[in-house]
Amino acid sequence: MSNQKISWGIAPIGWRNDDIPEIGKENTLSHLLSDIVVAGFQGTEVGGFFPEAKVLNKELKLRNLRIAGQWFSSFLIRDGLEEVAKEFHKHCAYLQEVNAAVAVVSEQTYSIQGTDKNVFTEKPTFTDEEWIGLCQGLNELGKIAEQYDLKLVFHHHMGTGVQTIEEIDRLMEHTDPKHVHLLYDTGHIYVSDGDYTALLNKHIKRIKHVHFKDVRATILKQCEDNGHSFLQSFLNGMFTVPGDGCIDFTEVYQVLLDYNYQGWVVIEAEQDPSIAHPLEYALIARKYIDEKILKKTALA
Ligand SMILES: O=C1C[C@@H](O)[C@H](O)[C@@H](O)C1=O
Ligand SMILES: [Co+2]
Repeated sequence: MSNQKISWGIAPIGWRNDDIPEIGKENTLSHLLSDIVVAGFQGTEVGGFFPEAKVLNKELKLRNLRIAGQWFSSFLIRDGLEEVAKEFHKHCAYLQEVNAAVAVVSEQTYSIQGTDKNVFTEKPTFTDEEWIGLCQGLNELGKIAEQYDLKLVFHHHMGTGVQTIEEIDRLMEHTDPKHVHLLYDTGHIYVSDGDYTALLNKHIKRIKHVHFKDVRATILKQCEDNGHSFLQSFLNGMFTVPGDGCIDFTEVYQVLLDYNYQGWVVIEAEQDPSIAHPLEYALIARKYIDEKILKKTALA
C-alpha cells in the first residue's frame, strides 16, 4: 500500500447484510475473512453475525487482518442518553477487545432505513428540541468511546434525520469536535444530494472514517422514479463497489491526501450477494484502487 497512514478495508456488507440478515446467510466468517485476504485488503468492519471477541481475534490473527469499527444504532431521541449509554458501553468494550479504531454511530430514531417507505421522499426530520438532545447525547457518547480508546464517528444515512448536507452541517455545528467526528460515506451523500465533494471539502477536518460506496446512476434514477425503499433500492443494485459506478474516487482520495487524512477507507457496497458475487466485486474494487487511485501497475 503506497500511503501508510491510510488502511484499506472492505465491509462484510457485500457478503452478508445486517439490514436484511437472510441474504448471504451461507457466507461464513471464515469465508468472508479469507475472501478479504484474497482481495488484498487489510481489514474489515464487524458484522452483526460476528462471534465473541476471542474467537474473532483468533480468525483475524490467522489472516493478519484488523478491525476498523462497527455500526451502532443509537436512539438518543427516542430513548434518551442513559438507556443508549448502557448499550454503547458494551459496544465499545467489544470494539476495544478487537482493537478497533472507531465506533460508527447512526441515529435511528424515526429512521425509515428498514421500512418499505419511499426513501427518496419520506425521510424523517427532527424538531429543534430533538436536535439539541441528539447533539448533547452524541457529545456524551463520544466521551464514552474515548474511555475505550475509540473515536465516535457519526454516519449520515439515507432515510434518517441526518441525511442531507444541511443536516450534517447542523450536527457538526452543534457537536463538540473533540468528541464527535464524521464518517464520510460517498454513496449516501451522493444519493441524498447528487453531490459528494461539497461535504468532503466542507468537513474534511472532522472526517475520521470513510466509506467508499459507489452508485449506479441509471439504477438510482429507476429507484427514484419507482419510489423504492432503501432496502429495495440496494437489492435492485443502486450501490456498487468503486470503479463500477459514477463516483470519481480519485478526486476524493486526493482531498484525503491533501488534508493528511489518517485512518481507514472501507469499501462498502451492499448488493444482493446471490446476484453480485462478493469476491468478484471485491476484486473489481481492488483493481480500481490499485490502478486508478494508487496508480500502481501490476509490476510496481
Ligand atoms: O455503513 C453502513 C452500514 C449499513 O448497515 C447501512 O445500511 C449501509 O448503507 C451503510 O452505509
Ligand atoms: Co456506510
